[in-house]
Amino acid sequence: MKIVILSQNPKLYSTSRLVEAGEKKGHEMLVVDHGKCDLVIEKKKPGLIYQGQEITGVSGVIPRIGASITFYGTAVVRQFEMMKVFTAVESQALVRSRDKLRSLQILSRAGLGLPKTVFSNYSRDVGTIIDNAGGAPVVIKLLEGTQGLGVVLADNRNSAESILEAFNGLKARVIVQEFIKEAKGADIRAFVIDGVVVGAMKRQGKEGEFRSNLHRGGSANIIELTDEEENAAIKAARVMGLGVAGVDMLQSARGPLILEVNSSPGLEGIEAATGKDIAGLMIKYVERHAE
Ligand SMILES: Nc1ncnc2c1ncn2[C@@H]1O[C@H](COP(=O)(O)OP(=O)(O)OP(=O)(O)O)[C@@H](O)[C@H]1O
Ligand SMILES: [Mg+2]
Ligand SMILES: [Mg+2]
Repeated sequence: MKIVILSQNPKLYSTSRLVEAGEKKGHEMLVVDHGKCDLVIEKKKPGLIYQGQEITGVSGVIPRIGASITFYGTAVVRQFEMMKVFTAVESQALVRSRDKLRSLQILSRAGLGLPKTVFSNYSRDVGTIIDNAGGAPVVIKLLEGTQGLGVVLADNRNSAESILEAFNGLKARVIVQEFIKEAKGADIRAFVIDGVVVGAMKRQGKEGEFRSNLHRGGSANIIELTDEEENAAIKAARVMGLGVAGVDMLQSARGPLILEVNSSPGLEGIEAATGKDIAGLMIKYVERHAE
């Protein structure tokens, strides 16, 4: 079948692995830069033009949409949906997953464990916000942050107040979160496909670092999840409506706490840590659902 990978860079590890895994199974793999697609909308005839050519005959789409191009990327995914093409990530779920506040609300309603989190539109009263998050130490996160940048640990009330005031001065939107000390600078990434955890790794921050991001010098190892962790990851992906998801959790004294659910989880770290062909499993997922 013809499978489209929506990606802005064919050289990225995840993109090239998906192409490789699809070709190995005999599929025609096409990398399409969603940023360079034109959408043609007319009565009952949705179309998509890429590099001067109309794209037709596609059975499945695997979106790999970067955070900076969510709006247009989602429109392209939606266009494929209009063309009745199966997509590994639905446009609605993609939009939902990119809104941290909305995601936390959905996860909380589903009864999943979360670090206590405060989001405020009126953030000048910094003391109240810190109190509502349970008091220092707290983790303060820039809403637009990624790869661990814009995530700060405030050990005490004074530093929490000055950090919040500094972010306010920059008109940056932040969330304030209870600091989970027992996580000891580590988190868990569970890779979920079609309601099954296909691989999991534990990421450990470098010495003296509470952030476990690999981009911040952390290291990753394969891990066996407890039943509780596995169930939490599966449920988180389900309530977010994601067929493919990277669920990030902290291990705490009160069980797993979900940090976030990624809709375009990277393949490099998880394939290296687990030694598994996750790209191949994603292709199988598309095969099962596409015509
Ligand atoms: N409330 C918390 N308590 C303890 N550690 C935390 C907490 N929140 C985050 N961390 C640590 O900091 C790391 C980075 O935080 P987070 O994943 O929220 O931000 P990010 O990676 O920048 O954002 P994104 O994953 O959306 O790109 C986490 O992987 C985790 O190790
Ligand atoms: Mg993260
Ligand atoms: Mg993330």
